[in-house]
Amino acid sequence: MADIIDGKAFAEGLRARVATVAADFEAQAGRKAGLAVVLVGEDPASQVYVRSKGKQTVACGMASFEYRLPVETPEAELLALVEKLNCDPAVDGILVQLPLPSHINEQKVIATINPDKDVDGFHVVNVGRLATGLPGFVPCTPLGCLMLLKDKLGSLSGFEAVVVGRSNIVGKPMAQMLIAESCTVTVAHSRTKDLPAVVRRADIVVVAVGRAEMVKGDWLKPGATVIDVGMNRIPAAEDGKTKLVGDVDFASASEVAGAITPVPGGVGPMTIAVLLRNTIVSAHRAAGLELDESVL
Ligand SMILES: NC(=O)C1=CN([C@@H]2O[C@H](COP(=O)(O)OP(=O)(O)OC[C@H]3O[C@@H](n4cnc5c(N)ncnc54)[C@H](OP(=O)(O)O)[C@@H]3O)[C@@H](O)[C@H]2O)C=CC1
Ligand SMILES: Nc1nc(=O)c2c([nH]1)NC[C@@H]1CN(c3ccc(C(=O)N[C@@H](CCC(=O)O)C(=O)O)cc3)C=[N+]21
Ligand SMILES: [Mg+2]
Repeated sequence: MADIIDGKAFAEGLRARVATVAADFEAQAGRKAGLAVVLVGEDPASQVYVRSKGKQTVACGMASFEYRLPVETPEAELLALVEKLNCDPAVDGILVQLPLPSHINEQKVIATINPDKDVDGFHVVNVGRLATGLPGFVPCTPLGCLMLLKDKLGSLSGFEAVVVGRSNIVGKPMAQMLIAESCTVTVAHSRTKDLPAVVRRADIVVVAVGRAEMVKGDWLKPGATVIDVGMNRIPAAEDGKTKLVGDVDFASASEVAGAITPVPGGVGPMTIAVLLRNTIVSAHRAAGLELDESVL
């Protein structure tokens, strides 16, 4: 039976370290670090995440600015809000919750965020910084995955890593980070031939596809470390209820893997904790204060 990687506990620890640094920041800067979260529309899952982000931001001793805009908000109005937040000295981080309604161009919105406040790490400038090894903001979900991997395995140098999924927010930045850690990286996707055979090569498997319980135990090399990014709501056994499952079939995978993240309680809580980490890092840069990032 695999070790269960407790992302929820790791995230709690990270948030406690962020809170210590945030209190120190407030004492030095004379203001709280601030995170602005913008939600357009009323998607129930997004509302839950945004509420949870706001609560955790305040619990870490930072200021939370929440903007809830109606689904029919014109693109120009959203861009104007982002420009206002870019200029607001109380705001160190800006997150525009994705996906956006279809009449709004997501790339245009992301391009409007000041890269130095882009705590999601989605702006092309930060994507380029990650790809070239320059300091910047890196996307929260893959950084959370990397923290869990390094906590479990120590140095990742020389490991065979397979990332399943090539999205801009998870798969591609995850691959970049694993390259930077000197893994041998393969990126698989929907056109990959014989995916089980590709996954079976991996010492480290990160799965971000959005397909409930797709990766089975017999796809894994025995002892592999498995990071399940997926979040899929499926009907539960009982009538009418739903449950949250990952992209990995936990029951079979946990019999073969060496270590595995559960869903919920794995990567999800790390995403928000890393967002708060990125925000306190941004605040120090904005205020010209030194921060030893290794304390986070
Ligand atoms: N825990 C967290 O904090 C977060 C969780 N998530 C979850 O992670 C999952 C992935 O999210 P995201 O990256 O945004 O998803 P996207 O839909 O943007 O990308 C999915 C990727 O998976 C690939 N894919 C789809 N089907 C298959 C298949 N059958 N075999 C192999 N590859 C496949 C796609 O390939 P192709 O490019 O060829 O189409 C694509 O590259 C979702 O469940 C999402 O809810 C996402 C963000 C944060
Ligand atoms: N600009 C932007 N940045 C994001 O980082 C972003 C986004 N848009 N849009 C949506 C996705 C998804 N996402 C999650 C955050 C927390 C959990 C999380 O806390 N999950 C918990 C509980 C989930 C539950 O019970 O519903 C868990 O997995 O244990 C999951 C997913 C951030 N995203
Ligand atoms: Mg997506």
